[in-house]
Amino acid sequence: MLTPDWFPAISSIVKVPFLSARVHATQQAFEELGRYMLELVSSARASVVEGRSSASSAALLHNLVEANTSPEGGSKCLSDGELLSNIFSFLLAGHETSAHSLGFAISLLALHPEAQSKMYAEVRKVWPEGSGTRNFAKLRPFFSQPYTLAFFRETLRLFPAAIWLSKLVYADAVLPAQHFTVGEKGTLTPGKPFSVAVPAGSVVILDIWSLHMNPLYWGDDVEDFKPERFIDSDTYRWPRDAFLSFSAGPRACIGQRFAYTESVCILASLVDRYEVLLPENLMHKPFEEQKEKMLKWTHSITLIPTNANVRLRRRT
Ligand code: HEM
Repeated sequence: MLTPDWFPAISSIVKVPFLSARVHATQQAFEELGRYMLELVSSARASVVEGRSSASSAALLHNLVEANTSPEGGSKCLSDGELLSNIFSFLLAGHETSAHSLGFAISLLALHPEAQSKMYAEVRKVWPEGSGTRNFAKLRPFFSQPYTLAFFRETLRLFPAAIWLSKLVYADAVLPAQHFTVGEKGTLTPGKPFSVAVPAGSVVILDIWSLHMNPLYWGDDVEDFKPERFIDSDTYRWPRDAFLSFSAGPRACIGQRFAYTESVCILASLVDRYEVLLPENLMHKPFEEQKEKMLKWTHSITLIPTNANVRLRRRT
């Protein structure tokens, strides 16, 4: 919620219609989240003290708590504040983004059975014994699944979790820009380059979604779901600079590789065991209608799929 820093402190005294109630609800949610994080920490601390293995579903949390209780102490050790802010980042930055992106990916699996078949063929090749083997030594890393990774990247191109990012300009800069014209069929033609002066202290909004939907970089079929556009060949290299789902530069997403690994793993295990199908009521509808219903979204901090309802049929 965008209010000045001092607003929450005075909001219990000065009542502003609508805003005060929102600030109060946000504060309550924040406190509840704080309590939840402390609960997580105390149960992880207990398992660290008892020397229980970290190879569990909460390994990341366990490792953070271990770093907080390191016998070396001092600057080598995570302070309590650092521990909580790391958990906060992982929960918010890591959980919501990944969950929502996977929601879109699962809807896209149901909408594109031909892409789902390609993913299934790749999964069977990489995991001939099936993903349920639990023999992790036999599970190959995510980059050996180029199609599944491309499928996920294409999902993020069409539905970036952060549709825009704002950045404070640190030093005076001049940005290169370009005019373009739109032809009758919607085709873009690059026009004259020009430059824009951006003084230090300005706030710049990076419009990620527009970048991802720009035919100059992605071609005239920019609106189509086409994972192949993320697969390099001898004559084609996908445009890295036009894909900013994880931002770029020193403050880019630190969880990017983690997100790719977990998402490829989740999609591959899902498709390995189940066929992902459209809901019955959409089965015989025109594709445009299926697409419109399945890919409905709303926007809060991230882009949220609101109708990712699919049916799963166990593969035999
Ligand atoms: C599909 C999944 C994800 C997407 C689309 C995503 C996207 C992003 C983006 C766009 C930023 C830059 C925000 C900005 O510039 O203001 C960011 C930052 C960050 N992400 Fe992710 N993220 C994902 C998953 C994760 C995961 C799994 C983790 C942790 C395990 C994570 C941790 C972080 C952190 C800590 C930052 C802040 C980095 C900094 O400020 O230096 N993210 N993420």
